[in-house]
Amino acid sequence: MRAAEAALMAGLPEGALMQRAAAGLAGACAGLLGRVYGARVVLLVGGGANGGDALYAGARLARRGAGVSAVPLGARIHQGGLDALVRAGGRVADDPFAVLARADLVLDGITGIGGRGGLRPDAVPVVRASRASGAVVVAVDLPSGVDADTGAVDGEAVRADATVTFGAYKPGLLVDPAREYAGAVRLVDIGLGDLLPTPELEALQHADVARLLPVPAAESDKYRRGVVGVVAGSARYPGAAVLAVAGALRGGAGAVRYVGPAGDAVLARYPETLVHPGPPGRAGRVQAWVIGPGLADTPGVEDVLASDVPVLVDADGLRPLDPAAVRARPAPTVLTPHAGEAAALLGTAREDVEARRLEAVRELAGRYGATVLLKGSTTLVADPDPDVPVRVNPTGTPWLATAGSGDVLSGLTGSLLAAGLAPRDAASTAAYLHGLAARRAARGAPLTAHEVAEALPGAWRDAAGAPRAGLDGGPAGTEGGAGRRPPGS
Ligand SMILES: NC(=O)C1=CN([C@@H]2O[C@H](COP(=O)(O)OP(=O)(O)OC[C@H]3O[C@@H](n4cnc5c(N)ncnc54)[C@H](O)[C@@H]3O)[C@@H](O)[C@H]2O)[C@@H](O)CC1
Ligand SMILES: [K+]
Repeated sequence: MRAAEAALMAGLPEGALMQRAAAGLAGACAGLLGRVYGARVVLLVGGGANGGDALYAGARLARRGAGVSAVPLGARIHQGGLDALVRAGGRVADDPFAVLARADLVLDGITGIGGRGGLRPDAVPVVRASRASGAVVVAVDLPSGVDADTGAVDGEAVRADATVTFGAYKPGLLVDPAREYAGAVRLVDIGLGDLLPTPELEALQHADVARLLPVPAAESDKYRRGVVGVVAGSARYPGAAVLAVAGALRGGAGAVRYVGPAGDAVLARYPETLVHPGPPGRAGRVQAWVIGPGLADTPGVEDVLASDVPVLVDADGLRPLDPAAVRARPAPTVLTPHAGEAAALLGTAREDVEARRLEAVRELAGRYGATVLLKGSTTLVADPDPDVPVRVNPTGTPWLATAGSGDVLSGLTGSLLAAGLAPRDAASTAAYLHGLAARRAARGAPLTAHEVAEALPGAWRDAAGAPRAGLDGGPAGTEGGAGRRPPGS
């Protein structure tokens, strides 16, 4: 951000960028207020440019008739911004707590990307009073107190209803725990365009997913579409096998081969599955393996890792996992741990992983030379190459924290791998569809893993932009037969 801003500012009059930021910010506040004239606005102003943004935005709101008071929290605050505020009729608050108690909107301009080490003690009571007032809290660029680069939160931070961010999303706005503090995030374009470097994080959107989803070509048969092998379930956990197969059947592979002791349970629910008692090495050819959900102590991990096709390892399969064995594989490996499993692999505590999700997922990917999908409140997908951006899933929902939903995700991801998607695309596309399916199925109420699986085709159609009139079920050849191929497949 700093490099891009410096490059852009070199060709612009002094202060122009801050004015762009302030204009976008004031516009967003006006939208949230509905009526600016007569509204009571309080600015929390730190010592840097973040406070400057708040002051200039406050000046714009004051010119439109809002009553604007500034609460200075730095030893020195942005002089130009303060002058502008005063010229527009705003003022410095005599009693911060009195103005906060009556505020309609509080602008948090304490710190932005320059903030270090959480909120300082003098800011804490003011931030608490903002929250207690019932005013709409709008964070400038980032909620103060969160770490812009990692999403970590040390101690207290501003809990915003909305965040207006400038130029580009920062990791702290996308990765939990910080993401939760940001509320609804709005991006204001300040003209950085091509000056922005390769991002650290990226989030797929509907259009990206539509491009990545496998579409069978006219000449496809089930083998060309890919066969996914699922090694899951045990006498103790037959349900995990059924759920992993449920996900795999909706992921675009042409066939699902189930290998393990839960074949009867699988067939009872999904007669279209090919079942084999195992071991995996004898079960026949597949284009990708999924191993782990509900496996308990059933062996098979070494067998599957020895294969020359992509392998996804989840749940119980992750327990005995040796980094050297994974690194030595000739084909890609995808690991899908939740925070507890990731902590066990890293030899650290679960809370450490939850507090530093971005670091943890990168470290695991590096250590195993694998694509790692770290499940949780914000699912992250890291590539083994550290220069490739980590993907953050934008469709997650807390309703997904339900037993068995991870098994569905494993099957779905494996199926996309078998259909030919590159590991990072398969994992992030699966997470996207899985989250979307859960949202569609939940509609505000608890849901089961099976309902997530059953909602996957609807999520797929939604992301793919269906109904594609005249294509599905339309006259043969209307699609040109080639289908859309994912990049890199
Ligand atoms: N550079 C630019 O061209 C632009 C910057 N913009 C704004 O400028 C911000 C960055 O400005 P700065 O680099 O001045 O940094 P910030 O304003 O984010 O924070 C730095 C200031 O806060 C103090 N500080 C650091 N940690 C603190 C803490 N924990 N508690 C309290 N005070 C703390 C520092 O001593 C310094 O005074 C962005 O987040 C954005 O809001 C925008 O105006 C757009 C243009
Ligand atoms: K802020």
